Amino acid sequence: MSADSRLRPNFEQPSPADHAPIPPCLPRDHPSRQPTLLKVQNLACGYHGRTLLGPLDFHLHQGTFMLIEGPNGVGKSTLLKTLIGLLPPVAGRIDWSLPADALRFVPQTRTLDPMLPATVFDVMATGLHRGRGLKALRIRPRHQEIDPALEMVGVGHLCHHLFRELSEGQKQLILLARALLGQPRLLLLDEPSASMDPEREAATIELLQKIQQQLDMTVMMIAHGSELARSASNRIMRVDRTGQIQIEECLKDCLDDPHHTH
Ligand SMILES: Nc1ncnc2c1ncn2[C@@H]1O[C@H](COP(=O)(O)OP(=O)(O)OP(=O)(O)O)[C@@H](O)[C@H]1O
Repeated sequence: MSADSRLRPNFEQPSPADHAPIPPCLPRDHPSRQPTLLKVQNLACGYHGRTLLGPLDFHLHQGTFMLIEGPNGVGKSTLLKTLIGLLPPVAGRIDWSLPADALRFVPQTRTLDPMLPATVFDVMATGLHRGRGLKALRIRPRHQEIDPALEMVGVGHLCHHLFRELSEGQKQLILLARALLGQPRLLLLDEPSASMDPEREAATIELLQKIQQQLDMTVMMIAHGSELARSASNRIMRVDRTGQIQIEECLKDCLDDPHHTH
């Protein structure tokens, strides 16, 4: 294996089974008992060969709702982008037991072109036909392919609005709806509720929990100090100002168990 291929995420590579014993205090349906979707070993993330965050070792099991929190600028977005292959890791291994098209990344809206001359329908259409390259531009999706996802997040009425004229919170909801197209198995969300009022944030997190449970989806979500997000999560990854990471199970009885710190 070349050094270069070690530095890219492996998608759908069978990863060795996780033999860590499961503590009896965990419920029968706890995600730790589900298949491992992602195995991260000795991962360091950063730019231009300089480590910003890590080293990090963890397994992500199907059905997990993982919250990632920490101060501004510690590298939370950098970590998500590294996990999905948008950035090369500084060091370490990333092994996914999922095909790349089963993942959806929901970026922060401020990273998008503010003048994007597209309607909500057009933006949604880009979420269909992934992997078809330029051919996708010639496919005009039908409303029945797009409307249910918009309805699911409560923004069906915005379908014909210009995306750039929406509020930041509305844009976040559209990006979430787009991510739900095609029933992905894993959602990675970069501060999905950053611009939402408390009521909309509560509704969105409740929706994510519902979708996650109904579709057996796995969620990794960045959110800043939100109690709501914490209460929805069954694992919390905390990044501190030095880039060190701690992972906590949200089951009080298991917090002292060494097998459940990562
Ligand atoms: N392309 C880049 N090249 C070099 N440094 C970058 C690049 N993109 C981001 N950074 C730097 O990496 C650091 C971490 O950024 P990142 O966006 O990952 O932090 P974050 O924890 O997600 O922050 P926030 O909570 O404010 O969104 C910042 O100091 C940022 O300036």
